Amino acid sequence: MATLLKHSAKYALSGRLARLGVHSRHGGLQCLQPRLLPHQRSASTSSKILVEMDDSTGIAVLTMKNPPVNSLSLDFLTEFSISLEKLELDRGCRGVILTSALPKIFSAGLDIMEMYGKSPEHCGEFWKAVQEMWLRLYGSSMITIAAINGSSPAGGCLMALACDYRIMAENPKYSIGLNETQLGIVAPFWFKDTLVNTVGNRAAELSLQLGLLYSAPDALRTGLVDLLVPEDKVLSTASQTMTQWLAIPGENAIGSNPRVSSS
Ligand SMILES: CCCCC/C=C\CCCC/C=C/C(=O)SCCNC(=O)CCNC(=O)[C@H](O)C(C)(C)COP(=O)(O)OP(=O)(O)OC[C@H]1O[C@@H](n2cnc3c(N)ncnc32)[C@H](O)[C@@H]1OP(=O)(O)O
Repeated sequence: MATLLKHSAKYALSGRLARLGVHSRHGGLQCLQPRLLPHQRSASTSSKILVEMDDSTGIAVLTMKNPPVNSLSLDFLTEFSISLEKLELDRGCRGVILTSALPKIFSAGLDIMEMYGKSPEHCGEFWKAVQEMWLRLYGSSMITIAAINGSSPAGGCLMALACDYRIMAENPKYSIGLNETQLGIVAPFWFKDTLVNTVGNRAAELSLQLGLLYSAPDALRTGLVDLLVPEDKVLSTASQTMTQWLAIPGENAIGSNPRVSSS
């Protein structure tokens, strides 16, 4: 692992930005249309991420569109971090809703093909990109809400956990959890810490040791998600919730985030 991290430290995000040439307005899949509301002013899309920014509210919707299952490949993670960095630098953006364009899947977690038969350099680069995604999301100074409109195992669950609030579709077929143990791997300590910070020690112990995948109702009971709503209300509820959070006086909902504020 130390070797992997050493390799990864050499890798710069800006280099990947240049290589990818992201944010072509007309890129992406034809079946995935932007859901622009009349008052929204801007949308940008790279091949795997769609960002729709509503300048009147300061709320951006970041939609993952990496079929078939929104797996977190190196290219996806790079585009994701770049999109989030751009929003972070945009003074008009105060909140980000993270969701999926794919039916039934929020994210399947790390792309398994990125970890199989690859060079140490590639593995280092990939692992750095995973960490960067988490750092950007968990340390964001914007309000972040996960609108979980499908299953979200392992790294997909980590993404949701790294947001400030989680709203999940109450579909009995969807599941969420850090199920690494069931896959024969141990969840890294920062996956574990993110879970502990959300559900507490005992629930996290059980969850990690048994590699539990929770149904939506069980995820709510455990505190893994904060709210269940009908599937077609996930995004609108996320939007309403964001508006409430952003209305907290003095932007204290942002300033009181223990992850980004030392006071
Ligand atoms: C590189 C160095 C690393 C060093 C560190 C070492 C270890 C650290 C471990 C870190 C912790 C790991 C975290 C992870 O996230 S590991 C990934 C865990 N995720 C899974 O196991 C998800 C597996 N997938 C599923 O459970 C299901 O696919 C589903 C997401 C529930 C969707 O089910 P369904 O709608 O029935 O679709 P299919 O199962 O038919 O899948 C469709 C195609 O998608 C491919 N697929 C699925 N998951 C992944 C994935 N994670 N990565 C890549 N590809 C994936 C699947 O193979 C199908 O492909 P096909 O159509 O070509 O057959």
